Amino acid sequence: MKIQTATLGYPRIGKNREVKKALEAFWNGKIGSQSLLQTVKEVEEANWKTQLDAGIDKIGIGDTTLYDHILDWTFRFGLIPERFQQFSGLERYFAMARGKEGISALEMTKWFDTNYHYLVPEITSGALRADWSDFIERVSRAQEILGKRAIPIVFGSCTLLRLSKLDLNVDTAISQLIPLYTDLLTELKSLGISEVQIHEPALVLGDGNNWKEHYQAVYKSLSGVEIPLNLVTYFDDLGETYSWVMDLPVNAISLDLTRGSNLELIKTYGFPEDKRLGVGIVDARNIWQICPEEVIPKLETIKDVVREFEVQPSASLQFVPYDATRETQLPEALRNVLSFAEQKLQEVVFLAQKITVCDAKYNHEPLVNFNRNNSQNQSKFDATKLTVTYYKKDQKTIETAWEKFRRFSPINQIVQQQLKSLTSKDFERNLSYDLRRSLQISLPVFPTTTIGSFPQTSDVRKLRVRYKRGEISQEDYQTAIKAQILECIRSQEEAGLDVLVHGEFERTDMVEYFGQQLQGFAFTQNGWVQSYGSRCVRPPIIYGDVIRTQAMTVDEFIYAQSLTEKPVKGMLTGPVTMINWSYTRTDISRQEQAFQIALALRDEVTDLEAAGAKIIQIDEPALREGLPLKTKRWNEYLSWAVDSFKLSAGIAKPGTQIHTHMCYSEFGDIITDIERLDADVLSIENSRSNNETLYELTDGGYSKQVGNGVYDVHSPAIPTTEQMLSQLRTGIANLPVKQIWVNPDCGLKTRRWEEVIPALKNMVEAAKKLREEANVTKGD
Ligand SMILES: Nc1nc2c(c(=O)[nH]1)N[C@@H](CNc1ccc(C(=O)N[C@@H](CCC(=O)N[C@@H](CCC(=O)N[C@@H](CCC(=O)O)C(=O)O)C(=O)O)C(=O)O)cc1)CN2
Ligand code: MET
Ligand SMILES: [Zn+2]
Repeated sequence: MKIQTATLGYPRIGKNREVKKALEAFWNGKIGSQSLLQTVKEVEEANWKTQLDAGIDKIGIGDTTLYDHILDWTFRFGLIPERFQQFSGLERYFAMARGKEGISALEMTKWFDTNYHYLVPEITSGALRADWSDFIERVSRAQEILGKRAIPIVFGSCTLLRLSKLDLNVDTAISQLIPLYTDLLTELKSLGISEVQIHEPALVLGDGNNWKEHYQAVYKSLSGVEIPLNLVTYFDDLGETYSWVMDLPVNAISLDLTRGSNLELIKTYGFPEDKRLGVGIVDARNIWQICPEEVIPKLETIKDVVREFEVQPSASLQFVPYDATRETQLPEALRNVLSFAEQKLQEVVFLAQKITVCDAKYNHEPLVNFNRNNSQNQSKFDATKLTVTYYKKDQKTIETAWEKFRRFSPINQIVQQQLKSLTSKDFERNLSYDLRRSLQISLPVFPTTTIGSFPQTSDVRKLRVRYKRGEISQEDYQTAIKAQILECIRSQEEAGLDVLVHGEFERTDMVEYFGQQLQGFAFTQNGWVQSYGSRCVRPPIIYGDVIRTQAMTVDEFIYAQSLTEKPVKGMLTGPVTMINWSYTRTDISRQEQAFQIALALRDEVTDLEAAGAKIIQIDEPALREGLPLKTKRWNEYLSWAVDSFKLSAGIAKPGTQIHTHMCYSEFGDIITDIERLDADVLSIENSRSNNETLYELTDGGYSKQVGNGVYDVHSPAIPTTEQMLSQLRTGIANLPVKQIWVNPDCGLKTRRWEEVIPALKNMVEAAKKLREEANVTKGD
């Protein structure tokens, strides 16, 4: 029997970021809504065609989005908070995504442990007016193009509720939602759809068991529609929910076989005879090509235990870029072991064919040497496309792409030796916080600062494009960057900020920039991945030991500091964030990779100090996101994650003030770890979460300085002095005055100068008023 293949979602920004560009053009009034929707449609259909051409049997439909696929479902089910009721159509959709003057957007937060961000639904009681006609239109269009291969992806109700802000009890919410889901499935059934994927990734969160009755009730009701359902999970194993999830009345269950211990669960508890297993075996979260020697035996194990299964990526492919073959500037040895979305489709098809062939021709013989050129099945598919190619070094020796890569991947004895000789002292500052504080810079009470980046205007980007194309010299490029720094410093002085930044104009991205400076990192030309809405990142690829060969940030710091009497912060990206926002190696641990980066940053800290920096900020916005999805694994992660930050900062002199910055984070449950970072100042995103983040810190008795974000940087709205003041007033009630800083939620790179200047002036004004109210002028 032929093993089927499926996908659970595909990159949706467009191969050349068409959707991103159309969105931004639409927001700037350059194109109309028809043109925007047309672009999305074209990207969607191109995606379908790619999957069809690759030979995928069941193509997930409905993953393409204008901003966020969770928002799409919120919208379709009519879960529209009161403040957006006044708008309709696209205006409403984008108001929910981005806010409007005086109306805050939905909160944006991390999608599980990924660098994708979704908009948090707010669910209150009241009748729902659902409208999924856009979804039905797409499914029908997909049926025309793909026929039976079109498999709608519906976002599961339990996960929707688990990830929402709920203003009513779960039972009530579920009873409101079930009829809608039933109607939707009935409509899909009437279209002649053969199966529906229902995504319920919340099942892998550690609290899945608390939701058992809800899942049971929901799926019992949905089974009444009698349309086959594939219950899809990803990002981790089912853990303790495994046994009862297996009993849910669905036709298929999809599991992630690349993370957690789903394979062990299957082996231990078996898999139900009456269900099909979706085997998520091709890693959708990393960019390395499969190692057939590892994957095929796993599939064989599954074949022994499971009656019917299909092969698929471990999750939506939205977490990897489109096509590795476009990365022609990467060394061949590296490129040959890379696999982006298109290559992963080929891997899925390849594995399904291999396991089918294995079944028919060889019975249960392992197929480790499947790819030798004498394979009888060569004609069935083009294995060279997979680049699991064998290279002939001479007549007799042959080498796989992976073997060749391993010879190529840089290994550095010095850094490995350095890591071995670390002692606990290397992780600690010289003096405790209480003792070093008086040695550090003296500032007004409620000091004002920003998080680092200033608007990345299209002028700056165009400049970089011209420099990359060789149209302008390095000197001209640097001169132009300096002009930006100068303007940025002057603007901050004019706004009256106390601690300045250089603006990060030389950086495309806070992670990519450091990747470009460090050995052991590769970076792509087209490897874009959606981070949220129209915003994309090109995650660097760690492919060897990491070494710093020269200072990375010192020139810009020196220049910026030379322009002003006010202190300028040195600005670094921390090791944990570098790891979490890069594609990492699989041959050594993440801890080891983080420590290598920490060693490089340590040298940078020393160089910045030597250049006169009194304040150095080491950003760790991704610390929280890296937490394993199951709490029982938290300690292991937090232990090395906090240590790697401390390794990078521990070298700082007591008189150097170390800042760190985190956004999209909750801290309540990791407060002791945040404390253990031993950063002198922590700036946090806060305004979009109504001070909740701050309260978590203050309730936890946080003892160091906190910069409580008062300016939602993801909204084009300009916050007023009064808004920020009132947030500061309520927010800081529980914190001693000397612990408080005033700053925006995050960097300002996505904003426009016209928004930033008045907003920062208002922010400084708010700090001044606060000083008057508190009747204090000095910190200590
Ligand atoms: N890695 C990472 N993850 C993160 C964050 C972050 O800062 N970095 N922040 C949080 C939120 N996420 C964000 C992610 C991306 C952006 C962002 O602004 N991305 C930029 C791309 C940044 C970049 O690389 N810019 C290039 C420009 C590349 C480009 O678009 N060039 C144009 C040409 C230039 C033009 O005409 O504009 C082209 O190729 O077509 C540069 O500065 O050089 C974007 O999508 O627009 C913001 C926030 C969480 N996760
Ligand atoms: C996502 S955190 C961003 C921190 C960085 N320093 C910036 O201001 O952009
Ligand atoms: Zn941030």
